[in-house]
Amino acid sequence: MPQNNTKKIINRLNSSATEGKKSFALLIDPDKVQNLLELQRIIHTAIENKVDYFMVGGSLILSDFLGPCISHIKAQTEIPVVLFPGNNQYIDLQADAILYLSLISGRNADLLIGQHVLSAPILKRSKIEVWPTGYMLVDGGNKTSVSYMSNTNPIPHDKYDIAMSTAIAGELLGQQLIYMDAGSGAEYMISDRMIASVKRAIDIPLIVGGGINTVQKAKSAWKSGADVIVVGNAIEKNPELLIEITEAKTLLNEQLNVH
Ligand SMILES: CC(C)=CCC/C(C)=C/CC/C(C)=C/CC/C(C)=C/COP(=O)(O)OP(=O)(O)O
Ligand SMILES: O=P(O)(O)OC[C@@H](O)CO
Ligand SMILES: [Mg+2]
Repeated sequence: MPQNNTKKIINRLNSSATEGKKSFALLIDPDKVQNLLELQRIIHTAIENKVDYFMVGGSLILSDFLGPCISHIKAQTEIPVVLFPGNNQYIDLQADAILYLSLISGRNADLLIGQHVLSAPILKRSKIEVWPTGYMLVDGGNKTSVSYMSNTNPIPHDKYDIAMSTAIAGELLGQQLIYMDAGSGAEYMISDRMIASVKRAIDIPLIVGGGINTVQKAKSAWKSGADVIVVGNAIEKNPELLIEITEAKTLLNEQLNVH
C-alpha cells in the first residue's frame, strides 16, 4: 500500500516558512503527564491559544501514555499531532505526521539509518505523513537525555561553521526539514548567531528547540530565523507561558505582515 503522497501538513509548514510566518509547537512528553485531567488542561489551553502543532514523544518513554495522549488530542482538534520519537518503538500511527529524524550531527549509524530501516515498512504502509528531518544536537551547556541516549557529541555551542555545513549536508541529502535542538531542558538555547547562520545557508524550514523557557527567548529564536520553535519543559512547569508565547507569535506575525 502506498504512502500518503499528499503531505498536506508539511506543505502548509513549507508555505508558512516561505512567507516568513512563525509557528509554535508544543512538545508533550507522555511520561511527564501525571493524569488525564492535567493532560486535558494543557490540551485545552493549547487549542484555545491556537498552537500550530502538537509534538508528542521523548528520548525514553516508560509510561503507557503515548497512545492516549495522541487520541485525546485528536478527539478534540484538527491541530496536527506530530510524533517526535526517540526510537522506532515510539511510533503511534494515530498521529498525523512523524519527524523521521536522522541524527546528522552525530556519527551513530543506528540513528542515521538503523532505526529508519526498522520502522520504514510500517510507515510506508501507513497514512502518516513522514517528514524527513535532519536532526542536529547542539551543546546547551548541560548533559541532556537526548545527548546521553543518542551516545553522540553535540555540535559545540559556538561552532557556527560546523552547524551550517551540517545543515547544508542534510539539505543536499534530501532532508525536508532541519531541526536544531539544544536538548530538552538545556541550560541555554541555541545562540541567535547559530540560528541565523544556519537559516541563511538552507532553503528548507528550520525548527529550533531546547531550553526555550521565556517569551524573550522564543522571540529571539524566531527573529534569528527559526520558522518553528518547540517548547516542552518550560510549559510543563508553567502552562501560562504557552499563552504568552502564542501572543508574542501573533504580534510578531502581524509586524511581519504575515497572517
Ligand atoms: C526513525 C525513527 C523511528 C526514530 C529516529 C530516532 C532518532 C534518530 C532519534 C534521535 C535521538 C533521540 C533520542 C531523539 C529524541 C528527541 C526527543 C523526543 C526529545 C524530547 O525530550 P527528552 O529527551 O525526552 O527530554 P526529557 O529529559 O525532558 O524527558
Ligand atoms: O523541553 P525543552 O527544553 O523546551 O526542549 C524542547 C525540545 O526541543 C526537546 O527536544
Ligand atoms: Mg522525555
